[in-house]
Amino acid sequence: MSTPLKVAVLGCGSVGSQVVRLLQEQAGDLAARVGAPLELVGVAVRRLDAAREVDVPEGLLTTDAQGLVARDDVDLVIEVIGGIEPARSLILSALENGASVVTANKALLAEDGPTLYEAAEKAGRDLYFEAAVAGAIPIIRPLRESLAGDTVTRVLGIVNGTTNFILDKMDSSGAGFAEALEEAQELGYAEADPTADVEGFDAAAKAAILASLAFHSRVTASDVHREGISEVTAADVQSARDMGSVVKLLAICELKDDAVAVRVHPAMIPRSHPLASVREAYNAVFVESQAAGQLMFYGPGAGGAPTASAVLGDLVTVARNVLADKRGAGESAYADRAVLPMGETTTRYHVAIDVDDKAGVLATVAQAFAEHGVSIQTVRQEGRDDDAQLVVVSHSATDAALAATVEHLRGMDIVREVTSVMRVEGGEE
Ligand SMILES: NC(=O)C1=CN([C@@H]2O[C@H](COP(=O)(O)OP(=O)(O)OC[C@H]3O[C@@H](n4cnc5c(N)ncnc54)[C@H](O)[C@@H]3O)[C@@H](O)[C@H]2O)C=CC1
Ligand SMILES: N[C@@H](CC=O)C(=O)O
Ligand code: NA
Repeated sequence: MSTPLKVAVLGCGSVGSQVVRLLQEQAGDLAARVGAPLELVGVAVRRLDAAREVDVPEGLLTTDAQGLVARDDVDLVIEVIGGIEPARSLILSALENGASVVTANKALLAEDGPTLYEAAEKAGRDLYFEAAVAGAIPIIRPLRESLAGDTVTRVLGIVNGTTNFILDKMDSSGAGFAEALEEAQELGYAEADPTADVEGFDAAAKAAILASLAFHSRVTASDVHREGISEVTAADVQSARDMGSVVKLLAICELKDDAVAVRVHPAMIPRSHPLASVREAYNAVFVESQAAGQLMFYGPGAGGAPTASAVLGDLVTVARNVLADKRGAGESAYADRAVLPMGETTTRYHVAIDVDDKAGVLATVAQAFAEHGVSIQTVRQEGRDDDAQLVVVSHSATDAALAATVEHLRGMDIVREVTSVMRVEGGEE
């Protein structure tokens, strides 16, 4: 067996503590799988005296993360601090100093992935990040390696566990958003400040990473159209139920006429769709490619130990590469595809409208859709005293045409209120 490879861990929170625990508990197996022992030589933390979920061996804790990555004997660096800085500078220093890097940092990869890839390329080292999207679920490696010979056309994912838990609760119990969020916080799924999850920032970062890999182009978080779930009402969820559908926060990456369309928003999907059965805080990613057809990846997308599993999987791979003096896959952005503006993206809409219940209303509403070139797939009407509710589901049209139709409806005298507007995915176009 070779001499030990030296490992530094940056951050010892939910994920970092589980990485350190698994490195210690599985040291023998990891050594056998890599072909050399993995020796933990330092764990960078913000405070030495903080309570931790793992016992870190005496002398390994340090508050000097920069000093740790600058050591010239460190072969492998695991970054699980999160956020943009100091994570970016630490990763760049690690690569410059000749270490390969494993990170779970989707926010940084989505904001500035190319800078990291270029630094890895220049240093001749690896940059691996399986944990950054959908936690333990293998999805980065399938896109980067297993499907590298195919043409991926669509990636549809539930990539945020917190929002899936909230929407699932709203669906199963009829709870409103605020009540379901409170339960998610009590159970420890949602953080005290749940903005990144509920407003879709976390899912948008993951969508940018998925789109970059799937379509061999650079896609950043700012390219992703993003809508969260805080506006989803119990009435929207009930309306979905009435149609045999369920509301999910979806990350959607599509190849459209050689451009990339990438977006995150709540959408109604039929209960028969494979993603509809993804419950609680689980994640799933549905991939369509030309030769392979449809593939589904499912499992825990968050949590310290599941995420640490993905980190250690990467660590074994990059450690083997160090021993073999080779590199794994680097950035693949040769296709250099444009990103389609959201208005040009095609989707379907579900629109629930309270209208006056009188002759000609249905025809007038249908006319508004027709004026914007939006074809109606189904209309359902429910009468109530002197008003009625129309539930219209459109065929596929540009998002701009659908948004203009809704604006038009809101300005019509016969329309009392547009009570629900939501995109529809995963059914017949
Ligand atoms: N928790 C999860 O379920 C998942 C997390 N991730 C990603 O993993 C990374 C880590 O996430 P968590 O462990 O959940 O976060 P966390 O907040 O529990 O842990 C981060 C740790 O880094 C420490 N830290 C902050 N600045 C530091 C510095 N300058 N030097 C040393 N330590 C510093 C903090 O004190 C904290 O203990 C993030 O990029 C996150 O997006 C990815 C997938 C799932
Ligand atoms: N906050 C995320 C966890 C990590 O990616 C989630 O809820 O899915
Ligand atoms: Na993953």
